[in-house]
Formats: sequence, C-alpha cells, structure tokens
Amino acid sequence: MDGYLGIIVIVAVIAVLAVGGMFLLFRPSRRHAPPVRPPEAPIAPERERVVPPGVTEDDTVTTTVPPPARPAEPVAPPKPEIEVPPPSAGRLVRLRARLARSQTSLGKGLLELLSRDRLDDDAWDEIEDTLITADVGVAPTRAMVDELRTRVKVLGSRDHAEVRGLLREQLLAQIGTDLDRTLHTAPHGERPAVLLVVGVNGTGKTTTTGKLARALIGDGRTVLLGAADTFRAAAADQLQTWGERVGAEVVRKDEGADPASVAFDAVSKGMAEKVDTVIIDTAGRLHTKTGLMDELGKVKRVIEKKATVDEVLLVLDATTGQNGMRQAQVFAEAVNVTGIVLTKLDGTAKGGIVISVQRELGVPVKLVGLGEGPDDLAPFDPEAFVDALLGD
Ligand SMILES: Nc1nc2c(ncn2[C@@H]2O[C@H](COP(=O)(O)OP(=O)(O)OP(=O)(O)O)[C@@H](O)[C@H]2O)c(=O)[nH]1
Repeated sequence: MDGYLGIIVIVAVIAVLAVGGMFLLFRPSRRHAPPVRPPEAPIAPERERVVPPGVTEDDTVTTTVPPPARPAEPVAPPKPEIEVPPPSAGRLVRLRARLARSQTSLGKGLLELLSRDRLDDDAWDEIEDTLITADVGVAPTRAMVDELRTRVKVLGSRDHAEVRGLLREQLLAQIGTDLDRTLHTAPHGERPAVLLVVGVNGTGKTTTTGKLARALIGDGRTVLLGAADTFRAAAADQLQTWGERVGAEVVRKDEGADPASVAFDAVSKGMAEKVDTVIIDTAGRLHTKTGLMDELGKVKRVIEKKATVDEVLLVLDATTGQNGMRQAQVFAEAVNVTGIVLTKLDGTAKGGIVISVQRELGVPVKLVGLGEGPDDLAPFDPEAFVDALLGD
C-alpha cells in the first residue's frame, strides 16, 4: 500500500512539473507587442508659458531638456529692411512745389495777364494761347475764355485776390469737383480688391504699381502684386524690388509667360492669403488694337473667374501731350478704364492735361505722379492742385 502511495506522489509531482513547464514554454510572448509610450505631458500653448522674472525663456528650456544638436544651416543673405511709408492723405499739398513748372507758365502766366488794366483782344488771345500751350484742350479753353470775358466785364477793375478767385473758380469748373475719384481698394469681405494697371510702356506703370502698393501699406492695408508684364524680366525684377521694400509679396513667372496666368495666380494667392488688395501690372508693348483687346480682355476674364476687377487704372505720361492721349484712347477702347493716373506732372509745364484727358477719355484723374521717389504719388485733389498752380 505504501509503495502505491509513493508512486502516486511521484506521478503527481511529475504532473505538476510538466504543467508548469508547459506554461513557461507557451505563455504569450511580449516581444512583438507595440511599444507602450509613457503618457506625454501636455504642451502648454506658447502664450501660456510663464517664465519667472530674471530667467530667460532659453534658460527654462535648456535646464529641462537640452536641445538636440542641429545641423549647420546655410546662412541666408540678409533681407532688406521693410520700410514704413507715410500715409497717403494730404500728399498733393506736401508735393505742391513739384508743380512749379506748371505754376510758372499756367498759373502765374494767367494771373499776370488777367490782372492787366486793359484787357483787349490781343490780351484775350494771349490768355487763350497760354491755356492751349498748357494742354488744357481747345474746347475747354474756349469755354474758359468766354466765361472769363463775361465775368471780367461785370467786375470792371480787378485786384489780385479777385483775379485769383475768378481763375480758381474757372479752373475748378473745368477739372470738376464732383467727379468720383475714389480709388476702390477695400476688400469685399474675404475677397481682395483687384486693381489692373494698364498703359503704354514707359509711362510709369511699374513705378506707379510699386508706389501705390507703398501708399496702401502706409494706410494699413495688405497688398500682393502680380507681375503680368511678362515681356521684360526686368519689369518683374523692378516690381519685386518695390515689393521687398514695403513687404508686399510678388507673384511672377518667367519672361514670355501668359500674362493672364500670372494675373490668375496672383488673385488666387491673394484670396488664399486674404490680402486686402491685389495690384496687377500689365505690359504695354502691344502694337495692334486687336492684340491689345485680346490680351487685356483675357487678363480681365481670367481674373473674373475668381474675383471682380475693382479698378482699371490707365497710366498716362503727362509730358507726352496729344500723342500720349491718342495712345491712351486705344487702351480706353480696349478695356473699361475706371481711373487715370497722370505721371510725370513734375516734369512738365502742361498741367492743363488734367482737364483735357478727363474730357477726352471721360474718366476722372484719380492719382498723379510727381517724381521718381517712392512716395511721389498722390491722390488727385482738384482744389489742392489748382491752389498749387495759382500759388498763394
Ligand atoms: N519724374 C517722374 N518720373 C516718373 C514718374 N513716374 C515714373 N517715372 C519714371 O518713368 C520711367 C518709366 O517708368 P516705368 O515704371 O518703368 O514705366 P512702365 O510703364 O512700367 O514701362 P515698361 O516697364 O517699359 O512698360 C522710370 O524712370 C520712372 O522712374 C513721375 O511721376 N515723375
């Protein structure tokens, strides 16, 4: 019996050992289980980090986790410093001295003639010539001379202040004080305003685009520029320099690229980045009216797939007189011009072109260029302009 019991005990011990061995052999392996990360501490948002006084932010970082060694980065060339331009309000008053040439021939010339004691026919002819020479245009000159003759007769003897008042009134009547000269640059909700700058080459389109971007940025707007003058790589370079100086992004493509595609990309980017105003500089080297219409029409149509064109600004060089006017007319027929930018008024005695260009194109002068400097573009203000011509 004892022998039996011993055998049972031995068998039981062997059975326990075998089960234990099997368990050890076939227990679930942990080797392939996904690594379990320790819970990460939440990252405090940048603004909520509190740095004790006297301790720099760097100190707090390096004392806890040393920053990993970074590979040496190539040193980028220093970016040009972004300039902060002055606001555009009151610029024409500040730049009035730039109209000195027109002031001498048109303003002072007329004041002297009209102050003569006796105004005979010769004197009136001289007055007419002065107005024509200053590019006022034939019809507005006739209208002014007729009105002045009547008023002078009524006045009889005249002092300087009366003559000045009379001339001021007549010039303002011809320029028009009630034309809408608002430059539509404000965004439409999330959509930027789009301005198209057109005109014959060399009139100052690129310079005007750059100056306008500066003025808008000075007034607190965000601006993106489109270099759709793809005829000349230098034009895009020129625009890029303007953009870099004031912090306006420039969309450009290679020389010869489709101007409409540049305009489209510029507007798309302006919308994505929610800028306030997109200004597109176009090329002026178009020899036929059909070519011009096709190209500018395409640029406009393509933009209008995404946004509206708020302004088409026609840039006209004030020194080119009637010749420039004829070329400008071709542009006005090709696109629906909403405003004129009269450049280089500082370089001419023919300030009267303001009157004739508005009359011939039926569009108000909205901006005037009074020099090559970055802030020499001013909103056109008829009263400030006439006061500058007539002096004090
Ligand atoms: N004095 C003066 N010069 C100006 C004015 N506006 C532009 N200019 C100059 O006119 C020249 C031509 O200007 P751009 O802006 O290159 O003319 P553009 O119409 O873009 O010419 P393209 O690029 O050839 O089509 C430059 O030397 C400008 O500095 C102005 O109001 N007064």
